[in-house]
Amino acid sequence: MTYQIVASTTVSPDGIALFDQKNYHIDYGEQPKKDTAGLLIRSVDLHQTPLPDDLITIGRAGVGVNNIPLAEAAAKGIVVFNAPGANANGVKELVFAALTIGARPMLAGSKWVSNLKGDDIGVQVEKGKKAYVGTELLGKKLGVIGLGHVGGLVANGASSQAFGMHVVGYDPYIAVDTAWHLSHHIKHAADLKGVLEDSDYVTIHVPLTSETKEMLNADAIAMMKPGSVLLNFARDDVIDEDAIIAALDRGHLRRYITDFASPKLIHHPKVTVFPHIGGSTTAAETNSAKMVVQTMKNYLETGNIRNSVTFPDTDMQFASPLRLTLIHKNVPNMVGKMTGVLSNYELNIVNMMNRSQGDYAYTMIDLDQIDPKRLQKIAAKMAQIDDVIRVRVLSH
Ligand SMILES: NC(=O)c1ccc[n+]([C@@H]2O[C@H](COP(=O)([O-])OP(=O)(O)OC[C@H]3O[C@@H](n4cnc5c(N)ncnc54)[C@H](O)[C@@H]3O)[C@@H](O)[C@H]2O)c1
Ligand SMILES: O=C(O)[C@H](O)COP(=O)(O)O
Repeated sequence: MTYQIVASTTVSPDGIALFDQKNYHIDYGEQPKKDTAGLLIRSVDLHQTPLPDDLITIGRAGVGVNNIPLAEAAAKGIVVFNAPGANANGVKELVFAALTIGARPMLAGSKWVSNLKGDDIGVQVEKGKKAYVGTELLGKKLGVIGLGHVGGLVANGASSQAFGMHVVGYDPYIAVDTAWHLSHHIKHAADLKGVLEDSDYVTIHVPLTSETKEMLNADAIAMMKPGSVLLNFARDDVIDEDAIIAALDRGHLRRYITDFASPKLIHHPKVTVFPHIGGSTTAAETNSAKMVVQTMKNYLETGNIRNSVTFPDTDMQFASPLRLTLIHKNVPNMVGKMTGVLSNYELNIVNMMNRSQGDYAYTMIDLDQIDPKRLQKIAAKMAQIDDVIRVRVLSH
């Protein structure tokens, strides 16, 4: 069977190349077509894009999935994958550049130097450099909101001997595994106030969700230390832009450094904007694309799910000749109804796994070899069960 994949040209070719030519046909673009089995994208906004019924999976070569209509995808049985942590180091390094930019007026100094004229540039520089005196990060306090892959690296790095900052972190949903990797030098804040109130620098690394939208609003900014610097490499909408601009204008915030441009921000004298390049390093792009393509392929070929943002991890060795996979609502007695169908055909289940997450669940049923026509009939019967959203038949 050949799977049709639509891949964005912005995704690293090293990842796309993992779709072998024997089993996959690649079209370049960002809009799924009628027969598209897999859509592979980065930050393109899919909220207005119709998701065709044939679409089996969406791969996001990166982390943020706020550009994908996750609820609609789950309801249609489309399994969405991302690449957790794959670009975190790239973002971390840019955040350290931003911290240094926040401490010293190096961009303004560099701009001034490049506009100098005459043969005595060296003399002019030595005379004029007093206008570009900065501060140091050593001994300053950094507040980190969100201690996941990016925030954890930033917090550990800033509290290390290399930077010598005092770090306080806030993350009410921190994963146990992530917490194990945090340096013991990092202090934990119990609430937003605790991370904001006496930090010289605050950096935010949370996903954009309905809960985190405008998390840094006028009330939160009012809690920040006067003269502090705010960094946002998460998403544009985790801050209230007007509230930030007002705080910069009245001098409450010293600088805002972000990866997300907007008409109001790009010409503001106290704002430094990067063109959303946190994950734009060769390593980050390659890691992200390879990670997500591997999970998409694994799902298409074996039905196993790993790192999906819409369905639970479901991983079972595919050792028998046939596998039925069912995406369904998370309601009582679904497994009973499925096995009921199989018992009508007197079939032996070799292996079975059922996992649920929120409103949806996923079941894989491994079977011995049977006549393909009979199998298609069984799959059709399974699809007729109430609350079953999608049935796939896999063989090898
Ligand atoms: N600028 C870029 O190019 C770039 C690159 C990678 C990620 N990002 C953005 O950064 C976000 C974080 O990336 P990551 O790889 O660290 O993700 P992650 O999932 O590893 O970490 C996110 C962390 O935020 C925490 N969190 C969630 N809600 C929170 C809340 N209300 N308050 C405090 N903490 C909360 C989670 O518990 C988790 O630990 C992504 O979702 C994406 O939007 C941007
Ligand atoms: O969420 C992410 O992974 C980053 O924002 C990177 O997005 P990009 O892949 O569009 O550069």
